[in-house]
Amino acid sequence: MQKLLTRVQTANSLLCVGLDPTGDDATATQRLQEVVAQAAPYAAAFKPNLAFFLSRENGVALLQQTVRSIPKDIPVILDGKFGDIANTAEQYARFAYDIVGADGVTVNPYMGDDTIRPFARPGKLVFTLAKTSNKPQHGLQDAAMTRGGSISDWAARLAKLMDEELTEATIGLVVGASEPETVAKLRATCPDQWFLVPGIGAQGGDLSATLRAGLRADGSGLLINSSRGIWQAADAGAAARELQEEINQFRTVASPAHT
Ligand SMILES: O=C(O)c1cc(=O)[nH]c(=O)n1[C@@H]1O[C@H](COP(=O)(O)O)[C@@H](O)[C@H]1O
Repeated sequence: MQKLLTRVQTANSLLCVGLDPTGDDATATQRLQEVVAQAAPYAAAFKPNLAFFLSRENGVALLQQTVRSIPKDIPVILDGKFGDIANTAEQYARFAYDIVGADGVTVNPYMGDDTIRPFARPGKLVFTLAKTSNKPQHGLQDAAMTRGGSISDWAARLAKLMDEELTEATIGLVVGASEPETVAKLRATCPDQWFLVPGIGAQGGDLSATLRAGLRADGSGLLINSSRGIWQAADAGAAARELQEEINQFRTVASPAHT
């Protein structure tokens, strides 16, 4: 967490650069190097998505190499949406932290707190899915439970409880940008927690509405992810810088110091 806070401050950024490498292995390897090198100055974090590496013959080696190439002061969130029970989750945690060298992970909390605990090592960042960015899930995640609101409300409350209990780690939420009103609702439930927000760019989420809904009063607390928007740009550095600057305009507006 300290690494993230320091990085957010020194880079003046809430941008999370997603690494979802497409193309053949040679193309992907080269593009990964370019994107990491060009986008790093503007990145608060990098988020490699495990699927895009596992789909390759030497995917784990490519993932390790990629993580090693990321400057040490920039946190790496391994997006595996891990979601198994305790002793199995422990194996995934070993993979993410000890084999890959990640600073954080994404977790699917469907199986409950058992799934989250093994990832909550001291200093690590654990982002649990609360409301995802894809549309077809809305039926499920919005479904009302017998008491206590929807499933995404439950996931948010679970993340909050876990964050309070597992104080050595940081438990945040994944909240897609596709529904700014849900971002606002979950921010009300979890006023202090970090939200990892995918869904802008290629998925069409509204950046400004999301920032207005989700930024904390201190102008922070969100990591805005873009994967294809940066990967597919002719100039990954320029795309990252533009997004960082666009985000920061809202941080200035939202910051109490400037109101
Ligand atoms: O956990 C995630 O990162 C995630 C959650 C979610 O609700 N929606 C979502 O798109 N993601 C991931 O965020 C990235 C989005 O990529 P782009 O749409 O290309 O920016 C992909 O790696 C997705 O797997």
